[in-house]
Amino acid sequence: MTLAELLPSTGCSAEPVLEAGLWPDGTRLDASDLVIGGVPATRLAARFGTPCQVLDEPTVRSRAAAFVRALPGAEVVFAGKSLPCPEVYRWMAADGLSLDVSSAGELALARAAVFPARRIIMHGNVKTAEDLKAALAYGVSRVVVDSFDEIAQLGALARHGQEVMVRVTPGVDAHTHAAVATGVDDQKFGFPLASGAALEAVRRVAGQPSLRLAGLHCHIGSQVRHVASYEETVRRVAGLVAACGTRVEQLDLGGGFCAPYLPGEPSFDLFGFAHRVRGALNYECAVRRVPVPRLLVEPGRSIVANAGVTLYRVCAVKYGVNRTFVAVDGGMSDNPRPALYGAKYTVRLVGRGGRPRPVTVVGRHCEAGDVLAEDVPLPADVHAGDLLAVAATGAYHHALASNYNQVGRPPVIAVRDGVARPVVRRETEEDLLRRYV
Ligand SMILES: Cc1ncc(COP(=O)(O)O)c(C=O)c1O
Ligand SMILES: N[C@@H](CCCC[NH3+])C(=O)O
Repeated sequence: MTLAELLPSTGCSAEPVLEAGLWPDGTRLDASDLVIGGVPATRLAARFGTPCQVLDEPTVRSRAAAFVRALPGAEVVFAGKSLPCPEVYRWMAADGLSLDVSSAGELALARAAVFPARRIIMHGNVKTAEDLKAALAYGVSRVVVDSFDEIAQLGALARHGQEVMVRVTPGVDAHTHAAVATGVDDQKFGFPLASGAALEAVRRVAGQPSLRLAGLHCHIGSQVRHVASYEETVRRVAGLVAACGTRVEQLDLGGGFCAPYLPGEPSFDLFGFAHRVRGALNYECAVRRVPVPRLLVEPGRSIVANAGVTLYRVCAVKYGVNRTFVAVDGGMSDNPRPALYGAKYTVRLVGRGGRPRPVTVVGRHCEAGDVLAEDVPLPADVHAGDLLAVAATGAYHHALASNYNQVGRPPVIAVRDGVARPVVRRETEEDLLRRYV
């Protein structure tokens, strides 16, 4: 296989250039290293060990600022589940974003960050009594209700005037992986628009004296590429805005804005979204003669994914019948996304170029499916001791990590202006043992 055949499909370059848009802003190659946030990857690996999740603070904050700039007057809500970490929540609070949480646990991190309650939204298709009590105790500004049972339960627990949003399932196919497609009918999230359940939910909220309807909420899925999916959502939900019989002050379109993982994949068209979705909302409201609700968005992945890089140490290279396996010191415990969604990644060997050949990067866990990246080109002489860098690992990596095989979860190291500091420390054997009796 020639290099020209290899490059478009596999996502790694043999040239000493970085794939555009995938790595944190300002990441550069020097003769023998990959420099992230001004800190060489070899130095990060030596100081903090591997695997190690590196997070470039300026990239996170500039992506957050881009949402705020693109959508003046809108409320930009960081999806806390994408990177649950008090320090990241503090950056969001300081930069004027709101925060969504989907459990008492995520709320505990928000509390640790002293995130202002008036800018916190709680959602989730299941909220236990503990989740709801924690939300009420902290005084979160809005709860997104997701079932008739929850409306009744929250109504009984809440003090007078707790604001809620009703999560609507608009029946929109966002053309994403089925596991993260949440706008289509007949799945567990929200109240379907088509069946009339969403309007009934609005009525039930009105029937609870302790609740007040603040608005409507939708979230059509994650890794959504097309602005048209959001336009279609607005068109469908506008009918409900008009039918509510009360002013709908807020319309939350959720998150889902895509991030690039492989060379050539586009970033989300944020300005197209701002223009076209606002246009659709204004038009649909004008036609129905209802006031235009304030827009909310809940980006997660699009803010943090490309700010993250995971560093792994190569532990062994093995030759199968048809494939070369490069085995590293992490795996599905720090990145289950390939196993869950068939996710693909861009991988680089740090500090050395060379004639590439396709390899399969595998993890250390007791599953044949523990594959981090299939058929990626790495220099043919890749060997134990080498350092690998995987791009676009800032979203849903720390969040989804487990300690399968009792492997401690990696740290998250924030970098900026040449300075590195842990914002999540590595999980130790003491941490692991603490839970056992
Ligand atoms: C309700 C809600 N809002 C926001 C998000 C964030 O999505 P993403 O990280 O794809 O932007 C999610 C996750 O898909 C979600 O479930
Ligand atoms: N966990 C998914 C995203 C889920 C979005 C949350 N509703 C991923 O890693 O892509």
